Amino acid sequence: MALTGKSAVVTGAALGIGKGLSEVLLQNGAKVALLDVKESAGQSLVESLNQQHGTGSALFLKCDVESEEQLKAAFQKATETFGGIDILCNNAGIMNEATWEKAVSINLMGVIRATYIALEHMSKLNGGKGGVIVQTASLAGLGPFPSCPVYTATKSGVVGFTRAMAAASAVSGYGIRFNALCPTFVQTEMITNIPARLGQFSHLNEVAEQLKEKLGVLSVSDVAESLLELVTDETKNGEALMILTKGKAYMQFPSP
Ligand SMILES: NC(=O)C1=CN([C@@H]2O[C@H](COP(=O)(O)OP(=O)(O)OC[C@H]3O[C@@H](n4cnc5c(N)ncnc54)[C@H](O)[C@@H]3O)[C@@H](O)[C@H]2O)C=CC1
Ligand SMILES: CCCCCC(=O)/C=C/C=C\C/C=C\C/C=C\CCCC(=O)O
Repeated sequence: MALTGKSAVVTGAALGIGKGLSEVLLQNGAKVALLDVKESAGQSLVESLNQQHGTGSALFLKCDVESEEQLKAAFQKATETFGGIDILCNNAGIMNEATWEKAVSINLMGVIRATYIALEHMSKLNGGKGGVIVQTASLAGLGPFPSCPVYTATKSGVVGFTRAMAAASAVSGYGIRFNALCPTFVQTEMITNIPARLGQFSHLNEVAEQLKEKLGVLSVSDVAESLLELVTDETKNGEALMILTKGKAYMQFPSP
C-alpha cells in the first residue's frame, strides 16, 4: 500500500513511539489523526507537524482508549475530516503492574475497542475501503518478561488478537490486514523510572535492568521504519515483527 493520499489514526500519539509512527506516516504522504489523553502535548505536536507537512495534514483529537464513546467520536471526526480511514495504529499503552486492571483496559481492551470501531469505518463489508491495522505490541508479547506479568499478558493478548483478526478478516472479506510490532526496549518515557511501576514485582527490578542491558534499547525511529514495512507490504497479514537492536525478524509461530 502506497501512503500518498492515505489517512491514518494513531492512538497514544502525543509522545514516544506513537509520535514517531505519526511522523513517519506524514513523511510518506499520509494524513494523520493523532489521538491521546495528553491534550497540550498533542496540540503542540500537531501545530508543528502541520507546519512541516502542510496545513490539514495532521489533526489532534483528545481521546482516551478506555472510552468507547471518545473513540467513536474520534473515528467519526477523522473519517469526516479525511474522507475515510486506511490505517489504524493501536499504539497507546502503559506499563504499571500496580494499576494492573487499568493496564489491561488500555493495552488489551483499548486495542480491541478501537479495532471494532475501526471495522465500522474500514471494513469492505461496511462500505469502507479496507486497509491495515498495526498494533504496537512488544517483545514481551512473544516471551515472558518476569518483572511485569500483567504487561506481558496484555501484549500476548494483543498478539493473539492480531493473529485471530487477520485470519477472521481473510475469511470474512474485511479487506483489512492485521499485524503487530514487537519491539524490545525503546528509548521513551515508558522505560524511565521502571521500579516505580513494578508494583508487587519491584524486587524484580534488577531482572528488568539485566534484560535491558542484554537486549539493548532501540530508538523510536527503528520502530517507525518497521511500521512502514508492515503497512506497505501487502503480503503481510497476521505477522508479529520482532524488532531487536541486532535487526528484525518475523516470529515463526508453530502451526496448529
Ligand atoms: N518503550 C518501550 O520500551 C516499549 C514500548 N512498547 C509499547 O509501545 C507503545 C507506546 O509506548 P511508549 O511510546 O514507549 O510510551 P510513552 O509512555 O512514551 O507514550 C505513551 C503515549 O500513550 C498515551 N496514552 C496512555 N494512556 C492512554 C489512553 N488511555 N488513551 C490514549 N492515549 C494514552 C500517553 O499519553 C503517551 O502519549 C505502548 O503500547 C508500549 O507498551 C513496546 C515495546 C517497548
Ligand atoms: C519494563 C518497562 C517497559 C517495557 C516495555 C517493553 O515492552 C519492553 C520489552 C522488552 C523486552 C521483552 C521482554 C521479554 C521477552 C523475552 C523474550 C522474547 C523471546 C521471543 C522469542 O524469540 O521467542
